[in-house]
Amino acid sequence: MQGSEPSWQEWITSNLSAGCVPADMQVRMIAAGWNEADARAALASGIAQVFPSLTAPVVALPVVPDTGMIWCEGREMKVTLRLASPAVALCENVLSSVECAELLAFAHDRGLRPSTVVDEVSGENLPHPERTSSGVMLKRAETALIDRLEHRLAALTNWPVANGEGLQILHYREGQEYRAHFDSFPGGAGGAVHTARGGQRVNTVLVYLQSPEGGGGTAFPSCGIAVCPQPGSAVIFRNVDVTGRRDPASLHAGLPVVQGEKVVMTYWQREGPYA
Ligand SMILES: O=C(O)CCC(=O)C(=O)O
Ligand SMILES: [Fe+2]
Repeated sequence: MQGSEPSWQEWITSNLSAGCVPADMQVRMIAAGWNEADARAALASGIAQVFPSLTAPVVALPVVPDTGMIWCEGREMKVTLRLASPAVALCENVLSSVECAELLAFAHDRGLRPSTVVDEVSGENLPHPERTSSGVMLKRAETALIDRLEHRLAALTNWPVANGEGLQILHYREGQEYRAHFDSFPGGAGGAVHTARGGQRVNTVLVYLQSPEGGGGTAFPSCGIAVCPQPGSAVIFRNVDVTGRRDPASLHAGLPVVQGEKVVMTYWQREGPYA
């Protein structure tokens, strides 16, 4: 009952914002006449309001909670970090060093072209100073290895393999970068060209194939974190919020490579089958 009184709601949100401990607040509320269940419920809704990131869903991974280890397509992988907002998971040992080397050789043989970005207005794929890397776009299941990796990344993210775009391999030399951007498509006509097939790009999986000697992290400016590239490791993130719209917290950047070369494989997953 008391929870509907604006003064209590304000007391809860202002104390939570000031860093008070919910358990201590509950004791105070009970002393003031609240019953325990109502106090808990009012505190939970206050927490959801003050710290929305705590209640945001974390990228779905078929993982036993708290173990940090997952078995995925016969490989033992290690989950080393999960963030709620943006929804990010870091995973080690997604690819073996032999698989990374095979992909590097494959990309080299296929030849690299300047990377493009989606023009927000026309929807065209165009080279852009914001994205200075070179890349190779692979067809789905182009080789047996690529087919196996698509199935592995789909299993890791609990997302249908049919919803995946072809893998892309990106190569950055010193000074090259991919400035802060969203992987989800913009609204309007520019985005509609792309979402007509498969819908929005909801998840991104980045697997590092080669790490530079300096720089080249993947940064998420909304939370001030940068992932350091480690060959065979992946960073997985969600590009949309619970309503399916672009999540502003999913803004990210491939930071400039300071020394050496960086190679990353990008796997984008759509909302629906990408047929
Ligand atoms: O290179 C990176 O770390 C980021 C790549 C990226 O954001 C992308 O390919 O969409
Ligand atoms: Fe991206």
